[in-house]
Amino acid sequence: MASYADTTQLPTDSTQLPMLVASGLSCQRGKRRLFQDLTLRVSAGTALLVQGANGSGKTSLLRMLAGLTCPTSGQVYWNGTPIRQLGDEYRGQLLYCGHLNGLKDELSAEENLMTAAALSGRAVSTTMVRSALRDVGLGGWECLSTRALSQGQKRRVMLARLLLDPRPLWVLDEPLTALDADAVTWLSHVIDLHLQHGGVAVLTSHQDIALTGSVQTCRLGS
Ligand SMILES: Nc1ncnc2c1ncn2[C@@H]1O[C@H](COP(=O)(O)OP(=O)(O)OP(=O)(O)O)[C@@H](O)[C@H]1O
Repeated sequence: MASYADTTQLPTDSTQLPMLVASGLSCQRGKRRLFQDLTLRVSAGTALLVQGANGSGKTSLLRMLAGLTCPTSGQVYWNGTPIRQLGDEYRGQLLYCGHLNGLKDELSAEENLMTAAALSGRAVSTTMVRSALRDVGLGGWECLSTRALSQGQKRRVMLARLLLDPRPLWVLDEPLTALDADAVTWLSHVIDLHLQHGGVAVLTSHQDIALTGSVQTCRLGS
């Protein structure tokens, strides 16, 4: 049973119910109110592109949607249930990629991905990890210490997690940072496939990303 705060505007067709809902979200940072009474509804197969100038609150919003920060007011729902009620169950549905790549410099790309999978409780084989690294253009770089990779290559290693850890909700904060044109094309394709399989993606980017699926935008600071 859905428990949205405001059910009056939800679609009557249950197949159209949004998977991710933010209702009346506000964010106060010090004396600054970054956004207020923000309501979002994102259905399966849709990307939400959060836009805005530096400091407008995009990362703050993504962290709230990922359950990493509590909103000043308002609530986030996943399939009709408040995420704070879902707790670990929600975290298990979500793949969050932040500004930092979360890689250990002393480990290889392959070891980093195996470790990330183990920490998230996913059973992945070396073959799967190598295949993901090849897919992201890092064939031949699997065993090199991550310290020796370029910024774009490190970002690619982090994004290879998208191929190894299938979860319905992706929250990607500036995923295009440091990526070259080929990698941007690759990532657009991967996000499109995720949407085609009924997933939801929330992302920020100061660069253009061409998605062929359904895209909603949310502009902060205007
Ligand atoms: N913990 C905090 N305490 C005080 N201010 C904060 C805190 N976290 C963020 N801020 C401020 O909130 C504002 C929004 O930050 P946020 O990182 O959400 O912006 P952004 O839109 O993602 O910016 P950018 O495009 O530069 O990445 C900034 O001015 C930042 O300094």
